[in-house]
Order: sequence, then structure tokens, then C-alpha cells
Amino acid sequence: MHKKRTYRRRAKEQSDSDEEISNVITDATSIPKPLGLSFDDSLESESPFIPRAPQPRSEANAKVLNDSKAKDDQETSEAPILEGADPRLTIKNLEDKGVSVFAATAIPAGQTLIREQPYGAVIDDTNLTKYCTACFKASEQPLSRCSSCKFLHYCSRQCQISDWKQYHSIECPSYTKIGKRIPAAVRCITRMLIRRANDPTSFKTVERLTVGKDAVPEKVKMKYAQLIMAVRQILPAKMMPSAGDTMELICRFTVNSMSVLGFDYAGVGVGLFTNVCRLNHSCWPNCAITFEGKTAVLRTIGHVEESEELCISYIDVMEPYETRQERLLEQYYFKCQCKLCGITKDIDIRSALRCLRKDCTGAVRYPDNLEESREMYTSLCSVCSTELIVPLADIQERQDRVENLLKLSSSMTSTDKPRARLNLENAFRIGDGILHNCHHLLVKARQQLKDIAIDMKDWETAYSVTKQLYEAYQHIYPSNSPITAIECYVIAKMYSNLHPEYSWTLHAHYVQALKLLEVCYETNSSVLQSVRREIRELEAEQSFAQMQRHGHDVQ
Ligand SMILES: C[S@@+](CC[C@H](N)C(=O)[O-])C[C@H]1O[C@@H](n2cnc3c(N)ncnc32)[C@H](O)[C@@H]1O
Repeated sequence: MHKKRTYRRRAKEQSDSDEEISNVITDATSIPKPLGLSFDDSLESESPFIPRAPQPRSEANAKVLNDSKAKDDQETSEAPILEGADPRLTIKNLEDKGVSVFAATAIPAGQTLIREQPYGAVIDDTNLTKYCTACFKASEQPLSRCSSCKFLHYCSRQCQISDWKQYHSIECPSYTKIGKRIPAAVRCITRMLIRRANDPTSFKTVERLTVGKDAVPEKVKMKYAQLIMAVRQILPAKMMPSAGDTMELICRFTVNSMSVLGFDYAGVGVGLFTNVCRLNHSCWPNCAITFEGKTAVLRTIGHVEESEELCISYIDVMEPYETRQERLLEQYYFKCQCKLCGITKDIDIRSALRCLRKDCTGAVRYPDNLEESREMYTSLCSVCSTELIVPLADIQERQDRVENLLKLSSSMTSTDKPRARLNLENAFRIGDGILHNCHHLLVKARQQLKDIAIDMKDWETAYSVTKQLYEAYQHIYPSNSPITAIECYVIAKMYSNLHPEYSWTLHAHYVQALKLLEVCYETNSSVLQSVRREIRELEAEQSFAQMQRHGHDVQ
């Protein structure tokens, strides 16, 4: 009660009306979600295409090297760059990439290298009622919400009490007063500042992260200024750093934070993890991050050679070369020169055309310039060398039509599923004849169709589309990537919806999923526990059926 009165007085002293506060918070809609682990469109920031500015490096970064000198330096500096990481990791400070993580020795696939709690993490706006704010676990039971702000939800009294003590007692009065949705980025930055105020030493790990400030365009800085105003409406004045410090934190947050993903690899929230964020990006990464609740787990998904750089992917690498480059430059201020970007300048299956031969899965290079005056486009299939001759205008027209149908269907998926589905079927009819199976537009169309089919409980379609997606993912993503592994698990689930009783095929689907998931998820993760349980149940069912067949006395 007393707290409420104090807050009110403070709020009154501020000249902004409630309306203004709410507007600022609504306007300062979430800053783009970095590290691309979620596949929403929040990376589509409005910032212009900007050249990369030199990356400012912190003093601590400059101290680290990968040789014996690095070890000496690390010993003398206050804290290692990677706290509690696997000893097989080593740090180099590269001219063009800044702090970079390397393998000191060969590391096989499927190894956990870092397990880490976030410095700050919050649930996304759309997931607040589905996931516990404190532990990030999804619950089958309805979550209980904070009775005051009615905004945050918890799975247990314990979670609510611990969250209240740490953070919520400070935010709750403002949330109650504002009375509407507060973007996740604002909430996350607020929480980091609360933690900083209560434990200033802990904030050193955040202060050492890359800022990227000098590369941030003015237009984006204006958005950040709105964010600062929004945070100021929530945080008590004594906890609020200077505008400059808050701007730095926001810049760090944009470049270093990442989406926290759930069981199904879909976005749950956003968080800042000061160790795993040190990994640089590659469009063909050898590591991936999965989450258990809000614990980030970094694992190798491929064999890593000694002295090889360890990388994760910041964006969805289903996108073609140009889009990937654009997004990385816009949000992370660098030009990607990874293995895949090098190759795909020649042929990129994500934007390729299909081979004319029906039985060939080969790709035909997408024309460089559709506006060229040449009437016909001629190119060879990468696999069977069959010549494709097609009018340039035809390629352009079909691609545009597929794109439009995709947009149309996406705008009506929640209101008119049958029509959305019809549009997608048309998109396939038009696109299939010319676009490669891994073309990003066809993949997106399949993803949409799968979601619709699942919503409509049309398991037959859902199963066959998921299988097609899985096939495409095997080429688009590195093997053992979580997204491919999860898709394989989804195939098993779809099949079991279609044919719930034991069958060799169903068992094989689960075993295949388990094999893939075991690489990117830890043994005791909830995903693996659930797949193993499903396999056990299937096997028990099969033994039971066998015993019955052989006339055993089963009760
Ligand atoms: C999340 S941080 C990664 C760690 C960072 N290297 C550091 O010094 O702390 C992201 C920043 O690292 C740099 N970076 C990451 N991947 C890169 C790459 N493939 N090529 C060049 N720079 C990269 C960019 O400056 C980017 O904004």
C-alpha cells in the first residue's frame, strides 16, 4: 500500500500523462529480435541499408588472444570472456569479427560446450499467458496471473514469490498503472537494470559485450530513444542510469540478445546470455543453441576440427543469399563471408529453379537479372546438366504470383482457413513447375499449409507436407540442426495421429527423430525425455500385442 502511494507521487511528479506513457510504450514496439533464433518477422526493421562501421571493442576484448599470451592475459584480467565454458574452447580477438570462439581441440558433434542462465530474459507479449514468467516452463494447467497488474503469469506460488522479490515488486506498480501491453524489449531492459541496481558487479559481464553503437543509424537511435523513455516510465528514478548508459545497454541488447525457444523450437521470449552471445554468425553453423526453460545450451551439431571457429546462426538461413546479407548488415552491421555465402553466390537452392526432368532433384541457377532484355533464360541443371530454356518473363511472373498468393493466404489464416489453403494450393500449382523444392517461397508456403492442416486436424495433409518440409530442410540447414531434428519428430507425431497403433514405420520415425535430437539436445532435456517415453510406450504396446498373439496370459 505504502509502495503504491510512493509510486503514485513519483508518477504525479512526472509531467507525462498516463496516455502519453502508454503511447510511448506502444510506439516503442519491440526492437528487432537478434540472433535470429526465432522465425518471426521482427528482423524486418525499417533501418536503411547501412555500410558497416568499425566495431568498437571493449578493453577486455582487446586483451584476449588464443595462444599462451592469451592465457596469461586471461589470468590477469578480472574475469574470463567465457565464464564456466568448456575448456575445449578458446578465444581469439579477430580484426574483422571481434571476440571469436574457437576449438582448442577437435570436438565431436553432440557435445555441450556452454550451459547458461540469462542475465535478463522475459516472455514475449503473445506468450505471456502460456509460459511462466519466472521459470519459462509451459504448463498444461492455466497459469495464475499477478492479481495486481494482471499481466505476468506464473506456474506456481514459488515462482511468483521469487519473481516478486527479484523484479516484479518494482515493475508491478507501473504495469498496473499503464494497464496495457508492454513490449518484451522494454520489459527485458527494465529487468536488467533492476538487477544492475541490486548487484552492480554482475553488470560487468554485460558492459564487456560488443556495443555496435557507432554503426547504429540515426533513425534506429530515435527508436531506441523511445525505448529509453518507456523504460523510464517503469523504473524508479534511482535505478535509472543516464540516457547515454541506457542507450549503450539498448545497443548491446540489440546486437547480443537472442530469442529463447521452446520445446518445439518456436519463440517463447527474449534474453541476454553473456557467454553464448560471444559466438559469431555463420549461415552454415557448426553449433546450435537450444533451451531448457530459460537455460541456454550451446552444443556442437557437427564435428569441429581443432582451431576451427565455432559459430551459430543469427538468422533463419532458409532465406536466400541477398536477404541474409541484408538482415545481417541491418541488424549486426557486418557482411557475411561464411562458407555458404561464398558458395551461394554461384547457386543458391533457396532461390533456385528446378530441373526440367521430373526425376531429377538438381537446381538451376536463378537468373542474375530478370530485367535483362534477353527473352529467354538458358542454364544447366547442377546435377544432370539438362538445359533449361524458359522465358525470363515467365520466371518473374510465376514468382510474383506465388509471392502474392502467399501474402494473401497468410493474411487470412486465422479468419478463413479453407480459402487460405486454396491460395496455397494455387501457389504450389504455379510455383512447383519452375521453382526448386528448396526455394524459400515454396518452403514458406509449405510451412503455412502445414500449420493450417494441423489446425484443421487434417493429419493426412499435415503428414505429407511435413515430410516435404523435412526433405527441404535437410538441404537448407546443416545436418543435425535443431530445426531439422524437430521437424523429424513432428513427422513421427503426425504419423501417430494418422496411425496410432504400433507399426514398424511409426517406430522408425521416432527412432530417426531421437537420433537427430540426441545431437542438438542434452540427454536429460524434456524433448528427449518425451521422445524416449513415446518409444518405450510403443515398444511396450508391441510386446503386449506379441504376447497376446502367442497366447500368453496377459491381464
Ligand atoms: C553477438 S556479437 C558476437 C560476438 C562479437 N564478435 C564480440 O566481439 O563480442 C555480434 C557481433 O559480432 C560480429 N560478428 C558476428 N559474426 C560475424 C561474422 N560472421 N563476420 C563478421 N562479424 C561478425 C558483428 O560485429 C556482430 O555485430
